[in-house]
Order: sequence, then C-alpha cells, then structure tokens
Amino acid sequence: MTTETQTAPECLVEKRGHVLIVTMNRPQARNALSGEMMRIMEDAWDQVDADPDIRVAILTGAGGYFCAGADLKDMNKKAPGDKFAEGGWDLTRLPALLKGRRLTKPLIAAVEGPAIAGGTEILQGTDIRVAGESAKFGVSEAKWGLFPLGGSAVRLVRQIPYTIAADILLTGRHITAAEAKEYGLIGYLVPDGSALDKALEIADQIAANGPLAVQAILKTIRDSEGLHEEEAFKIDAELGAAVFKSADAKIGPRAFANREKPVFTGE
Ligand SMILES: C[C@H]([C@H](O)CC(=O)SCCNC(=O)CCNC(=O)[C@H](O)C(C)(C)COP(=O)(O)OP(=O)(O)OC[C@H]1O[C@@H](n2cnc3c(N)ncnc32)[C@H](O)[C@@H]1OP(=O)(O)O)[C@H]1CC[C@H]2[C@@H]3CCC4=CC(=O)CC[C@]4(C)[C@H]3CC[C@]12C
Repeated sequence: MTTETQTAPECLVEKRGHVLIVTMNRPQARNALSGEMMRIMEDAWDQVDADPDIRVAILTGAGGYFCAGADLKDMNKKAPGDKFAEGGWDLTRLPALLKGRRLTKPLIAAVEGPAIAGGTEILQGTDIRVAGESAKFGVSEAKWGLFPLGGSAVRLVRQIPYTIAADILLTGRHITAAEAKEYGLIGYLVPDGSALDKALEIADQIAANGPLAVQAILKTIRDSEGLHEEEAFKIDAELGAAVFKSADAKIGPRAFANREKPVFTGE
C-alpha cells in the first residue's frame, strides 16, 4: 500500500491505498469554507477523477467538525454578492461543493459535529454518508438573509421527503444526527469520533470491488436521474454491457469458482 501526503493549510489531501481522504481544515472556524479551501477541494476532485488508482474518496473535517458553510465573518469584509456583481462567476456550477459537477468515483462523507449551511450542501453531493451521534445538520442561509447557493433549494427536496426539506430550508433550523438518519439524509449513525473509521471501512469494501463495475453503476445512477425508465434502461444496458466485456468480469466469477478473493485490475 502506498501512502502519499500533500498538506495545505486549509484543506488536507491524503492518499491511502486506493482511497483519497479530503479533510476541510479550519477547525477554529468550524471548517467554514474559504476560497483557498474550495480551490484545494476542486483540485482534489480533479485528482479523484483523473487517477485510475483512486477508487473511492472520503470527505471529512478536522477537529471533530464537518463544516459551518461560508465564512460569515469574511463576508463582512467583502460581501459575496458584490463579488458576484463584479462578474466572472457561473453560479450554476460550484465544483468544490459538487454543484454542477459529480465525481466518477464514489464519495463518502464522514461527519462529526456541525455540518451547517454549505456543510449540509456539499453533503448532498456525496454518495454514502456516515455521521457521529452528536453531528448536527441544517441549511440555515435564510436565517442570515442569504440563499443556499450550494444547490440545496434544488437538491434537498430530491433527496429527502418534500415537507421535511422545505421545513429545513425555510426555517433554517438545525436537526440532530438521529433525525438526519430517520429522514435518510445520512445512512450510518455511529459513536462520536468513529465516523472516519466507518467511512474507511466502507471505502475498503468498495475499493475491493471491480472498479469498472463500481464506476459504471455510479454513472448509471447519475446519468439516468430523472429519466423515464425506458430511457434510463438504455443507459443502464450500454454501461452494463461494457462491464460484462471487461477482464474484471472474468476475474470475479473465476475467483468465486476457485474460492479465492478476486483481485481486479480495472481492465
Ligand atoms: C452560498 C454558499 C452557502 O450556501 C452559504 C453559506 O454557507 S452561509 C453560512 C451559514 N453558516 C451558518 O449558519 C453556520 C454558523 N455557525 C453556527 O451556527 C455555529 O457556529 C455552529 C453550529 C457551526 C457551531 O456552533 P458551536 O457552538 O459549536 O461553535 P461557535 O462558538 O458558534 O463557533 C466556534 C467558532 O467558529 C466560528 N464560526 C462558526 N461558524 C462560522 C462561520 N460560518 N463563519 C465564520 N466563523 C464561524 C465562530 O465565530 C467561533 O469563532 P470564535 O473566534 O471562537 O468566536 C457559500 C458557501 C461557500 C461560499 C463561497 C466561499 C468562497 C468564496 C470566496 C470568495 O471570495 C467569493 C465568494 C465565495 C465563492 C463564496 C460564495 C458563497 C458560497 C458558495
């Protein structure tokens, strides 16, 4: 197993075997998003897509916090609205927050502590979500007269029941990890301090699977979203057939017959 570490002050990116771990790293501000942090996150997502050796990614936060959204104190220096007015921003895409961009490999969120506003927004761009029991979630932009530009007004109502999403978006109230689990916003509730361990366990399970199969399943999920079943099955058939033609599709059944663990090559 290879281990490479690239550190940067506001976001850490670590490759552990086939897994890339991205850690938002401004714990003194509950990992509130900064421009620098978002640039590093965007680069990390490019790395996930480009490096064939990376099979899964994990997004987490340092210091026992996930992310408190935009840096509200920084907004007092220069309001984002004024920056947007200066132009050059395509607000239909915020790649760092996975708005208008999704990864080609699975992304697991490991949440401890608060995941508020932008924190819950980026969560909606992840595929599998694990949280410690004391984690808190919410999309509280409206409380500060702001809009959830990370995409929640569109995405949250598609991911959890409508009336709960509308309540969270319009009241800006925070919900507990137990509520988030009940609503299906997260998939795993674990003891505090163990979210990353659980995420790594899930990542290892995924990384041991056929990478072409995993990526084709994910692409089918993404590309067929919102389509009529008949249209969706065309995508499903094309991507599925390509997997069946791969060397991995021979390795798996052979390993089963020989009572061995399959070692996939991704070819
Ligand atoms: C548009 C998106 C996005 O949709 C907008 C937002 O995310 S708005 C953010 C709203 N955030 C909140 O409501 C959370 C506020 N915080 C809390 O409620 C609580 O602090 C907590 C529940 C998180 C934690 O409570 P605790 O009791 O545990 O701790 P507490 O004592 O309160 O805090 C401890 C210390 O941490 C500081 N803190 C906490 N939260 C923040 C925060 N959000 N900002 C700053 N500091 C915070 C707190 O003050 C304490 O500090 P002390 O010193 O100890 O007092 C936008 C999302 C990202 C934006 C882009 C970011 C990059 C950009 C840069 C640019 O230049 C251009 C614009 C942009 C691209 C920008 C554009 C908008 C976004 C996309």
